Amino acid sequence: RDDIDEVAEPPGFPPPPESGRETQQLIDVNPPRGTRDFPPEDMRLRNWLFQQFREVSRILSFEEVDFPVLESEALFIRKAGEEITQQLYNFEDKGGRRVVLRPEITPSLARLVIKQGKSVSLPLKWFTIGQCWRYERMTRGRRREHYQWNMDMIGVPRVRAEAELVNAIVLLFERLGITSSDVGIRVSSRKVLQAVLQMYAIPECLFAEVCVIVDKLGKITKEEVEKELMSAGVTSEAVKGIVEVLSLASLDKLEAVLGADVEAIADLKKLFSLAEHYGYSQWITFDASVVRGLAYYTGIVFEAFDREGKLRAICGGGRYDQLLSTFGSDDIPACGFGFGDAVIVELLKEKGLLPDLGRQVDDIVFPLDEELEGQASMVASALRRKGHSVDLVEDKRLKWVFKHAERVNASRLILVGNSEWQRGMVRVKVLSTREEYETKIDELS
Ligand SMILES: OCc1cccc(Br)n1
Repeated sequence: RDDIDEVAEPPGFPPPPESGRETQQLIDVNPPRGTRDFPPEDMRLRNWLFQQFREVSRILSFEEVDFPVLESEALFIRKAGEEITQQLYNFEDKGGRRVVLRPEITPSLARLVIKQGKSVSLPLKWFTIGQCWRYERMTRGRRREHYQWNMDMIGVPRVRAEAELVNAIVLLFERLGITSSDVGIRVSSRKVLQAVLQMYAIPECLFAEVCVIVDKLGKITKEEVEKELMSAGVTSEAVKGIVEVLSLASLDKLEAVLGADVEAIADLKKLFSLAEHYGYSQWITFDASVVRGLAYYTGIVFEAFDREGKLRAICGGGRYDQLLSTFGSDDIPACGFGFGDAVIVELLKEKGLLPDLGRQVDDIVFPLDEELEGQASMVASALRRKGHSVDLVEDKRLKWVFKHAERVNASRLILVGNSEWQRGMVRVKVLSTREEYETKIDELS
């Protein structure tokens, strides 16, 4: 109704009790469960880490891409019982569409490759850093979101692609000061498991589900894994064969069991040979038990682990040659990895490798008298046009300004005072050398 004057909202929040309005319950200042805020100090660390991701991607000559965090649920409906698809952050939007907050990046990347179709020439080397979500029952108190650096090579059928991706991971660790004594990269191939299933005539259609179950080794007991394999339709003798092969400690022993003509052996030997040429052999180790938990891997798989065994996998990836064809595209070979932003920070803390990332400001500009705030703004604006980061400070005592300059690691303190201004000057204090001088305002650089 427009005949009633709106009572002007009293300023401020929550309204003071005397306003006669009920005191509003303070909102919950925490972010949603399982999610994180990034206040400045945490954001500096995150930006530093992402900068390392970007730098390694540049060095490997990968191109950056990006996708919506919101995706069609259809992209992630898979029947292999993966944890990631059982924890979808999924819902129906106001248009009745089934959508998800993406739990991983690879399916989006595959979708874009198909969408780009003939307009892109293979191979593609794409990377992105994006937030991923899962709706984890908070019983385990784990996060529901993390940021993942993904690097993917599309259209490279040979093991060179895996060797390039491992090169990126090793370069990243080296940039962070992590050595091969701190971290190793376990490598195997799902073609090992495929060969074992064929030996026992286990139907190919069970392959993805078997891999997902076998990936639980080390997380649940061996007996539980065997039980899940049996209920998935794997015969008890095949289960024994799987457990035996996965415990083999060397490629030679694997070759003795599977025979030299198995593709897995040739692929892995090629990767270890390339590793010698890249100079990162000391980082990688064959481990037949590595299968990774995503249904769509088809070949070599790898994961980085801390040798003290205190943390979960730091990153992981592998070859997924069938994923694009499951989306209706031609067969396009692909491989990639995901590298989360959380475990790596835990590792850096463990190793005392967190960088000291304090704030940094070039100039603090401070008017010594209140009526000089306009002049101080002129000085700040001129310096900012030159690209200086300037903190314009007012209504403070000079003692506070000096302490503040130290806190923000300012390079210079520019004091705007009456007597200097009358002479067209300002006073400059160089905080590192304590040098102090006057300079013409228009010569300030
Ligand atoms: O690595 C699995 C995963 C996926 C989405 C969110 C989080 Br936290 N973790």
